[in-house]
Amino acid sequence: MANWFRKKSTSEAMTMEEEIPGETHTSSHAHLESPILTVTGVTRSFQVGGERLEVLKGIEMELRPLQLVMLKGRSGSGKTTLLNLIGGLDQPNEGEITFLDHAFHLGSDDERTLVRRREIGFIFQSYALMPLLSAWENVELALRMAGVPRSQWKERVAYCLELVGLGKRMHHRPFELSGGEQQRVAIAKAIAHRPSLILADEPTAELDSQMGAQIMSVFRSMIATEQVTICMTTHDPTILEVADHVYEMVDGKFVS
Ligand SMILES: Nc1ncnc2c1ncn2[C@@H]1O[C@H](COP(=O)(O)OP(=O)(O)OP(=O)(O)O)[C@@H](O)[C@H]1O
Repeated sequence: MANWFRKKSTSEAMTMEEEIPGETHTSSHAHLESPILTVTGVTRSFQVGGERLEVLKGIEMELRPLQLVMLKGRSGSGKTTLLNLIGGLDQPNEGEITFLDHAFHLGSDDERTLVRRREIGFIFQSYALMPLLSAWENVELALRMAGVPRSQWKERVAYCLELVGLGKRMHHRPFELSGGEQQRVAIAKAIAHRPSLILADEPTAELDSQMGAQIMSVFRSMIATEQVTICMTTHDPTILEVADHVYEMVDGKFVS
């Protein structure tokens, strides 16, 4: 995408936000839009010692615009492996992964890295913040890494930190923030360069249930105002309740 800071046109945004009468689905009629990501027949195995460990055994999934999609499954079932493939950090042994118009199963590492930098934001369980930088500087760093012009940093950093409810904590460093606040800085970092897709691996695992619920409410407002799609993993049944769609992984496959 040539313009990383593109804004969806007003007409596009209005279409996405229109309500279907009688439809109670939280993401309006996002299910009518074509997917931003499709995964078809994906397998992934690893050579461990002399053995081949088959982790993903034929995954079919899709992510549609403005959805909050969750992956659940036992520890070791392959959720992180799948997130890595969706995010272009790894490639499948078989099958196809198409993100926007990019064939992630075919592209080189460099091509996937370029797409990832522009279009995907990552959030991890452990926040992954730079400990000596303030909340402001952490978000600014994300913009610098994404190649966003310096002239746009100030406004965008302030906007993102306000969006996650940290307007009054902008100059705190991570150790001066609670776990929930640190995760909100990480979310501000992930969204700052205006990605289309946010991938989050157990983003609420380190948080108590109240902070976890706050993070989910930040995710909901991000979907509405930033027009992103979010795919996350979780074990938490109360968090799963707010998903638009849940994929359950058992033994390397989804069960419905
Ligand atoms: N690079 C690798 N080399 C060898 N084995 C791997 C590799 N990556 C993942 N695995 C194995 O694949 C399986 C699935 O791991 P994965 O991290 O995807 O599970 P998960 O569902 O995310 O688990 P958790 O909920 O504990 O994070 C595990 O048995 C893991 O050891």
